[in-house]
Amino acid sequence: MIPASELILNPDGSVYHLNLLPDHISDTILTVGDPGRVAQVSRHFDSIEFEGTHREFVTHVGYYRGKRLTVLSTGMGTDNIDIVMNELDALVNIDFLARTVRPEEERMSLRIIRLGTSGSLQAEVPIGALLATEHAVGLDSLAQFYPLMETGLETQIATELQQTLALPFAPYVVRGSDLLREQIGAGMVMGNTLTCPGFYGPQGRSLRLPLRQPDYIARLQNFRHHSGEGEFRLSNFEMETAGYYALGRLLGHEVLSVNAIVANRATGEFAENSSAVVDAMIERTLQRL
Ligand SMILES: O=P(O)(O)O[C@H]1O[C@H](CO)[C@@H](O)[C@H]1O
Ligand SMILES: O=c1cc[nH]c(=O)[nH]1
Repeated sequence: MIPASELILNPDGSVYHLNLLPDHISDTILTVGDPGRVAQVSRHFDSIEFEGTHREFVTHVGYYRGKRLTVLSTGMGTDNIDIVMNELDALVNIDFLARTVRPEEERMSLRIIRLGTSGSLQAEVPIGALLATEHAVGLDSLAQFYPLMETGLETQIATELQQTLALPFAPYVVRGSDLLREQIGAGMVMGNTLTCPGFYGPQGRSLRLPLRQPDYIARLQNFRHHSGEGEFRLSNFEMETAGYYALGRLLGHEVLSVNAIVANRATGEFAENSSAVVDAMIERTLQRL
């Protein structure tokens, strides 16, 4: 039995942070960082059967063209993704009454699609582009706490990037769901996403604080790894994808990150209408579910 201090349930039986019951979970879940973006997704629904809010976790459940969907906001950062992925998985794969993990044959694999905003690292990935993440590279420490298995290619990329950036810790590299990327990402830019534990310094932004490595962005832009699978380079910055991909692999869920490019760090531009870019991402994704 999982003790009350580890599987924490609220008095109504809902899971601790998300405040959701198993009934609120559809097999396809759309996640967004910004709580305000949940309604930007669900306004396309034909009907909404549930709306809930707790902290930064806003959830709408409804139907889009006959398909039941759950849309959930996560807030920012991979520390929140640890909560979201563990609690979503618990909602489908743990029996809350018995407090036991369901037997393997009863376990469910969710389809989780993140719809986020992101900054491009490369001039040729322009503002307005929609980018589907193939590999995520985590500069945060979340994956260090789990027995994540990385492929030879992922480990090599991580080691070389650690050397390139002279980091005192090893990044982690995880490939997401090819299945979802082929279905949802068709026609989008395919890229490799750097997940950072911050928006400013960890993404090479300097307002009043100088960076420890003044050429940090250039090192990221110029980073290359060549293998039998072709050339690997980093495309864009954000703050959650690597956490999703690592926990998706560990828990057995299909996960895809779709990125609306609202900043270009090579050209120094920010989108004049970032909401329109996000709308395009939402509409394109919904049409392909
Ligand atoms: O727009 P969302 O989904 O929040 O994603 C991006 O925007 C936030 C930073 O502005 C970070 O969460 C980053 O990952
Ligand atoms: O540059 C950007 C834009 C959106 N979100 C990020 O994390 N970085």
